[in-house]
Amino acid sequence: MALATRAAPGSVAALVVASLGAGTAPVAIAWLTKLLIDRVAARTPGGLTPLLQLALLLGVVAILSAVIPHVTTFAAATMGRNVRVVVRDRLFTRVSRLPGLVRLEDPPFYDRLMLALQAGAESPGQVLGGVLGLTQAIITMTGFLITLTVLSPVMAAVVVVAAVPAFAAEILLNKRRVRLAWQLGPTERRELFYTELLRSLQTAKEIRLFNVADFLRTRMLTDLRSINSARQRMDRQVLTTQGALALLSAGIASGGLVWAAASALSGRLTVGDVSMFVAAVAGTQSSLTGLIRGLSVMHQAQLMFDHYRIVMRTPSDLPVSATPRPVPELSGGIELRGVWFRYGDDQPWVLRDTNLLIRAGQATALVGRNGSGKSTLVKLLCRLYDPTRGAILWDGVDIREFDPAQLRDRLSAVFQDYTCYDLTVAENIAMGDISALDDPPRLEAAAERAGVADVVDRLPRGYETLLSRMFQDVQDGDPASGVLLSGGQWQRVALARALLRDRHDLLILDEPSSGLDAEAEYEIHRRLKRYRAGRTSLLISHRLGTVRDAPTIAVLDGGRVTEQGRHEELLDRDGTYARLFTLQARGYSGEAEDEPAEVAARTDRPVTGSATLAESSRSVRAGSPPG
Ligand SMILES: Nc1ncnc2c1ncn2[C@@H]1O[C@H](COP(=O)(O)OP(=O)(O)OP(=O)(O)O)[C@@H](O)[C@H]1O
Repeated sequence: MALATRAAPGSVAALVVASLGAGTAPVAIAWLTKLLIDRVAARTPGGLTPLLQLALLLGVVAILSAVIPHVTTFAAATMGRNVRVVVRDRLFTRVSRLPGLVRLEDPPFYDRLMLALQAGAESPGQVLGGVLGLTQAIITMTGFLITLTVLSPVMAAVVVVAAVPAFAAEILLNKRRVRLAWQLGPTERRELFYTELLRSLQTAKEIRLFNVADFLRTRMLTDLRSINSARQRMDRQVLTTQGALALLSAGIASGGLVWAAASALSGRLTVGDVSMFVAAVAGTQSSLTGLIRGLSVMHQAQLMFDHYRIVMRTPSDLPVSATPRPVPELSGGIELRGVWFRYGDDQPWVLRDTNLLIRAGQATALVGRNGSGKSTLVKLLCRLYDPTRGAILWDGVDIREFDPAQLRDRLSAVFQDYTCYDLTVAENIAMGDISALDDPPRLEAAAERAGVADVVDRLPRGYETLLSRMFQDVQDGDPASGVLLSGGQWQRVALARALLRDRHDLLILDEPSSGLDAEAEYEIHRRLKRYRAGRTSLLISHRLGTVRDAPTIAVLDGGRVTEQGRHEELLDRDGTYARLFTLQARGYSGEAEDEPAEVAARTDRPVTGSATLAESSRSVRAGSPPG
């Protein structure tokens, strides 16, 4: 109620006035009709004037009661729109203030958020509508019940008692409706997922090539049918319950009509009384139904509104200090000390006692096999999760003592799964620091650093070119205005976004060149090397040739840093790094990779495939770099 009143005070006032009017009108009409009929039937003297006055009054009330529903619809729609804006604002403010990713990865939270969006927008209107409907029904019902009691106290009692089962049935049905909405959450989520797959441009290639549209459509329809049949069962329950209740009401009304007609014949009631009685029974029953429906809608809305309330009260997914320490400029380094991490209590450990020092002013490289935990470590550095055990220290201070937003102000990153926004080039780059949106020279400098400036210059509208075909009509209706970039070009736009943040203390580059051609990759790393000189950076790459110049290369294996040192030192250690580097170098030099020694011996060729790793790595070190 408070939410609705705050969002649209004028509409709420209009609704209140309209429901008071709508509540009084039926009783007024019934009384005016009775008076008119009695006057006509009794041929009361006094001429036409009193009759005309009654008829005029009846007409005014009838016009008002005809206009009121339209006013109500208009005011309710206005209020609904305003409430939706307020609810979206509040919900997404709350969700974006959750500092970590834990909640968003939690399926029940996601379901609740979807229900909260729906309930938050609809429930305030429903509760208000329910309260006003209730007020209206109470006014009408009181008027008619008094009238009915005067005419037949027994009939009044029967009508009221008959409403009790209707009331109980509605409460039960509401609980079932809300339970059903919650139970259907996972199936609806899956159905939405299949729908999105079938709808999305990004998935269209694979779906067509592998011819899996039928498979996905069948799954989508299976889920949709199961949702429909659950809803159908619910609707059937509603139909039978309400059908039985309608029969009961009709029986009472018919019995009452027979009694009233008999009473009129015997002279106990006037003709006007019979008309009044019929209106009173119908009015009492419909206002009782309105009352029950109003209560039922409010009850259901209030149960659904709990989802909104729970999301709004969701505690932070990471502990945030009430008095956070200011984040100092990095001078020593960032240390991962005995860090253990897993994504959930029932998940395997991803990092196990990881120790790593990222020295300030230096480049650190992180390499390792797929799934060794490199991107996870990046997410911990950005404090999107907290270590399960151990700590990450920023110049010796645990990063949990900082405000996450302030910490992130000091970081910049290109994630492996960077985002391609359907926005203009300028907006895509400015996402790295939105204050640069009106500062073209800064955007251009970032694009230059990321090696994408030439590409942008060739676009039809330069930095104002929309990188999407989705919204081209929104820009100016010109079909040539939307442009699609290649994967490597997008990657450079994402890099420009990260490099826009000039004042960062740590630059994280997670596979920044995986999609680039050899020439572009060489060029980017040449630029990055220049840019990173004297800055603190963490570079993750599977192409080991791009990290070999880093003063520290750390190897992550099985969740632990197993090797650390310069390129030459690691080759001499003859461990995982040397093996990975050698394998890659062989791929580039075209040497046999895994031919067994006997096979090589039989072909009288040198045994390159089974040469010791130390030998291979030494030969590689002397030869050309991979990558
Ligand atoms: N959000 C998540 N929830 C649960 N498990 C996850 C999540 N993200 C990653 N993992 C798991 O954590 C492990 C490490 O993943 P991570 O992405 O950190 O590896 P990586 O070293 O970056 O791999 P790659 O070289 O393939 O990019 C994997 O086993 C992965 O399944």
